Amino acid sequence: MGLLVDGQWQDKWYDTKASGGRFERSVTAWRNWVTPDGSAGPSGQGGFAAESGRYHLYVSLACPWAHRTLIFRALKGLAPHISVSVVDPIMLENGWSFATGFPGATGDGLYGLPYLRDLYLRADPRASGRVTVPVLWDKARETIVSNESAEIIRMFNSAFDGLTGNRADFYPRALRPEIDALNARIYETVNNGVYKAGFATSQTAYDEAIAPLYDSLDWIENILSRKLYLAGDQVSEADWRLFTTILRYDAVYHTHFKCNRYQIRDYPNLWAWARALYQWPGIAETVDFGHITHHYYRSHPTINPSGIVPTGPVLDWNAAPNREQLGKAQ
Ligand SMILES: N[C@@H](CCC(=O)N[C@@H](CS)C(=O)NCC(=O)O)C(=O)O
Repeated sequence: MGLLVDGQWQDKWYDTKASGGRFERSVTAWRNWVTPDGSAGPSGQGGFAAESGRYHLYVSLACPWAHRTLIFRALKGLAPHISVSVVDPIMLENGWSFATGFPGATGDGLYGLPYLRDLYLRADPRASGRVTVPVLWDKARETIVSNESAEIIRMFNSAFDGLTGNRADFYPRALRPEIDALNARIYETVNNGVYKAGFATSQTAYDEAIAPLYDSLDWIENILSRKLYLAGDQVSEADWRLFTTILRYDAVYHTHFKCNRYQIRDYPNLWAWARALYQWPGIAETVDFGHITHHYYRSHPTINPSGIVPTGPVLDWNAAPNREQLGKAQ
């Protein structure tokens, strides 16, 4: 685990001393947008037009943020247009690596680089900041378009529609205020909440993260006891953003990040909703529990010094969600 400072790699764990033991996520650095015609998006520079074969996605199959982008690539039929490289799940003193020993780790499909930081340095030899996945890479300009998953999935949702003819819309105009409000609470208390609990180095910081996390899980369980999906009556970005955290919850966050008041299977509606999304066409293929468990349990020696990967729990993700009655009752 480390970061780049003016082009130099420094092996440093998150510094929680200055913040009373609280984990504070860094602001994402690369914020350009792919648009249908290459005009500038909401942030960054223009010049990134949606073209088949031009962009490459660097992901970890362990990472919930990267997983969102793989899900949108699948949902939007982008696999023939956007290629993918998968990093090794173990992230230690050199950060993410392109080692290929672990099943499913592909190496760097473009340049054969040893580490993900080398890709950041290819984009900017004096880059500073954390070296994170996902990365959306432009093969034409040899630079990073974006390393912000929330924005990459927005691009995937619509920018390539002219190429693919896939008009499925997971951020429809009429639902945007509702989706934005759901995302804001879920990001703060659940997606990032589990990290705040897991990386806390003081009891206060841990307690501050756990209470809102479980309040939000109760709130979500209540929503899903009345309707099939979080926003409106269709599956939306809000569902997929929550899904990648819920998928990992019982396998890693419950034990490794000490989010152990309840497991997801203790919430019948949330657990059934999660299985329904897992069973959505194309989604199970984006899930790799080997990468997920080995990454977390073996990459954070301050939390799990032995690096032992526990085997449980046994969960049947293919069990029928049985949510049809709920849909009809609306
Ligand atoms: N804001 C980023 C966060 C991505 C992120 O934190 N990824 C983690 C993996 S789950 C990472 O690469 N961490 C490496 C580090 O912090 O040094 C996004 O959502 O795209």
